[in-house]
Amino acid sequence: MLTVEGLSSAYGRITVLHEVSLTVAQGEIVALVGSNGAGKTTLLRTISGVQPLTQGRILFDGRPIERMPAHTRVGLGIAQSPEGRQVFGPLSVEDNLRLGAFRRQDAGLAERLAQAYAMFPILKDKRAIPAMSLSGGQQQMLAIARALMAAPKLLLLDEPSLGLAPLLVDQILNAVVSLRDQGMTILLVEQNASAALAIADRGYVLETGKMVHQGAAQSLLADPKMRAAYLGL
Ligand SMILES: Nc1ncnc2c1ncn2[C@@H]1O[C@H](COP(=O)(O)OP(=O)(O)OP(=O)(O)O)[C@@H](O)[C@H]1O
Repeated sequence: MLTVEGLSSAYGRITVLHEVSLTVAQGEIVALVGSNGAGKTTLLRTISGVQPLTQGRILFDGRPIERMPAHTRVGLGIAQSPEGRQVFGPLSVEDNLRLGAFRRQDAGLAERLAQAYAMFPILKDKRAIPAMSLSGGQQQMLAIARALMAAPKLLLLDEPSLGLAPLLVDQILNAVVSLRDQGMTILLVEQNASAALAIADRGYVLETGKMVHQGAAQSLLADPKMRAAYLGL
């Protein structure tokens, strides 16, 4: 579904991604892990189109998208749930969800709202209150549900476990697994490498802007070098 080939990206004159390549097949959870500042968020932002690339190609369903504006990519089926949740605080939970629907204000909207509430029932209970009144975990649920309102084919998730208590991390990651089980394709960025690889099909490790490891999630989890360097085991 997604092929990133030899992609480089820079902030001004500082290149932070150096010819990285990655693929995501339909129906997979692919985890992108690596330490703080490795370039994970930049790679997601380059795929969704809010950060330009300086080199390389991005193919989505076989077609080059790297020169398309971000909104065109959303229309094709790529939605991102950003790091730090970034919900619209003063707006109600339901208005946040409606905004996620982007240009798809169609007959399917009510159905997608119902699906979002079925996935995270707490959001239905709190649908009329301002998003800023939600707890961190609930805001994370809202950010994911908002991305899903665009009815994407590929969901880009940036650090969904950031700042959450372990129980909530499990709840969020279980929701990611059930999305995959329903057919969604997911590229998951996480600093919590063990948790991400535990639910992923395949994984990539980014280190100071370069892809240094890749493979089946289970083999990465079992690799002694990975365990020492990234998994804290
Ligand atoms: N807007 C920006 N302007 C300049 N440099 C930036 C900007 N955003 C990120 N960087 C730098 O680019 C590099 C990669 O950052 P990025 O946020 O992509 O890493 P990350 O792996 O997602 O880390 P984190 O887990 O901290 O988000 C870092 O050195 C960071 O300081």
